[in-house]
Amino acid sequence: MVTEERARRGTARTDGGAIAPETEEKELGDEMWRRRLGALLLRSPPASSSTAPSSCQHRRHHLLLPSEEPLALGRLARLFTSQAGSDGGDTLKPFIAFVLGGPGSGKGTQCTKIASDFGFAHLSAGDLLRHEIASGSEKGELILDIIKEGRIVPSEITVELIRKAMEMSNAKRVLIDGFPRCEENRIAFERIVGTEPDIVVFFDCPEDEMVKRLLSRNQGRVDDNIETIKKRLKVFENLNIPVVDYYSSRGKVHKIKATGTEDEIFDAVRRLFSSLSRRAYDM
Ligand SMILES: Nc1ncnc2c1ncn2[C@@H]1O[C@H](COP(=O)(O)OP(=O)(O)OP(=O)(O)O)[C@@H](O)[C@H]1O
Ligand SMILES: Nc1ccn([C@@H]2O[C@H](COP(=O)(O)O)[C@@H](O)[C@H]2O)c(=O)n1
Ligand SMILES: [Mg+2]
Repeated sequence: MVTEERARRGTARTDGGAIAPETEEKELGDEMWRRRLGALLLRSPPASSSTAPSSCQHRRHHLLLPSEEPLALGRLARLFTSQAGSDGGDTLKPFIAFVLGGPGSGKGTQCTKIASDFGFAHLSAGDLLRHEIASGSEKGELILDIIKEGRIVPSEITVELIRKAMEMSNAKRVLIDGFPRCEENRIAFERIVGTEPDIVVFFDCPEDEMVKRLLSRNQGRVDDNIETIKKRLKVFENLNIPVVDYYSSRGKVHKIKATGTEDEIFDAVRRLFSSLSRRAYDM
């Protein structure tokens, strides 16, 4: 998949191929988004991912797209403007889990397993940004420059990509991987999407382990080099940890020790997702 490969590498598309320029995309609207996201993210989960060895090279992003029918506009509007109470009064709001952790802590690896075993859509903010780069849009050029520097993309851009992906997935349970990265991200999500996460999963991993993993990830990402990694770690400490603290103070954070094998970590993840309230699974 040429587009997927470019998205992973964070390189801009130059061949004017299957993905239309941004202006045309706007005209094509929701249907184009459904197809773009489907191509990028819709993958069948592996038959038994909890035991299969997990490799980033073969990671599959599992986005639940239940039908090819265009979504009714009224339903979309209600889905993202209504707040569900803890009594589950509004069954339309998806159950949202933000998945946080430092660079290389294993967010993507574990999200793939959760998506497969617990029926969550997996939306990775980083992957959505890399896909925008691969589309060749003007916005993509800006995003590429920022990612190379390990800085944070303006929240309006990222939240809009996430909002559209959520709409198109129409999923009842959503993992939002690598978001929010800073307070501005968090506030923009609440304002634009109009809701808060139900839970926040935080993968706690020592820096030296994260650096080791990133330097051997070998996916050709433009930010997997020691200079950018150092910057990303600083951004994580200075901007992302305050978001974790904010959600901790609201009792939403579930901290998971992110050392050990992928399967050992997933044992703890599995316990958490098995214990979620019925609201997560009854929708
Ligand atoms: N428990 C683990 N032990 C060793 N390597 C791991 C473990 N979990 C994941 N990895 C590997 O570490 C690398 C980083 O993992 P992953 O991409 O899931 O992290 P991430 O948190 O999504 O990183 P980023 O924020 O950069 O996207 C990958 O190559 C992955 O295969
Ligand atoms: N909310 C976000 C998420 C990501 N970015 C940028 O993308 C880079 C890669 O993200 P990963 O989650 O795939 O590691 C990250 O370093 C940021 O530059 C962002 O700006 N905002
Ligand atoms: Mg990741």
